[in-house]
Amino acid sequence: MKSKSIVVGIAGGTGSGKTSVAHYILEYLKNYEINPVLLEQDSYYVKNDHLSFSERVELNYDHPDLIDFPLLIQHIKELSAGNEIAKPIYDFKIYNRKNEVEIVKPSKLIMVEGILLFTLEELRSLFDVKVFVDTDDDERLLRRIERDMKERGRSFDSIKDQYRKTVKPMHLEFVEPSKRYADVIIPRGGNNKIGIKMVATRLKHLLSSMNNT
Ligand SMILES: Nc1ncnc2c1ncn2[C@@H]1O[C@H](COP(=O)(O)OP(=O)(O)O)[C@@H](O)[C@H]1O
Ligand SMILES: Nc1ccn([C@@H]2O[C@H](COP(=O)(O)O)[C@@H](O)[C@H]2O)c(=O)n1
Repeated sequence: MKSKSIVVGIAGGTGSGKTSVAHYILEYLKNYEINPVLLEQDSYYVKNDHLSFSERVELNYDHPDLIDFPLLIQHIKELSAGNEIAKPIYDFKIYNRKNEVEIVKPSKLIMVEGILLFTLEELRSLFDVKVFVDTDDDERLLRRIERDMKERGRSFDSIKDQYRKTVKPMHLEFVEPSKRYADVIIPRGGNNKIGIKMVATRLKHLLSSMNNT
């Protein structure tokens, strides 16, 4: 299957600024009229209809086993080959995938963001550029508390318990060691405008080379 797209992987800890960095990069590329695709690893949490709400709350959402990586890999390959996909939609408030899907059209630029993207060789091999967003742990935790209370329907106590029980240990076991596979590490996330611009410039170059072939 010949690739028609540039695929960028953006990994980093929870709250590091992966989504923000992806949007800032796209802002630099807005004149390119490429209708870029942004896939979130979070959309690919496995469907857990067979479990009750309280059973779903107890799962370890920072372990690779909970991500449907085969589907994510298949979707990246489909988009790269010029085919549309039916992207799952995840609902953090019910801790489950919704029944609806979002139809996503192929694009010359596919960006994928998620905490565990660089832990799997098969997935890493699909990325033309691998970026790791590196932000201090205390800052990430503060951002997560604020975001999860405002946007994901969580209480302070639940965020605190989850962080101690699974988020921090899995970060140390899986996310942090996967940094070694990155091509570029962006410290301070969205605050690092120079790092973001350097990645965007590289992507402009890759997109121009594609147009000339
Ligand atoms: N540089 C920053 N300064 C302050 N808050 C930020 C910054 N970057 C991101 N945030 C906030 O932190 C939260 C997580 O950021 P996000 O980009 O979604 O990170 P990630 O995708 O790595 O979880 C969001 O609520 C976002 O608005
Ligand atoms: N039901 C869920 C599913 C995931 N999480 C947490 O999301 C984090 C990853 O998302 P980021 O946007 O922060 O990268 C991950 O650390 C999971 O713990 C959750 O809390 N509940």
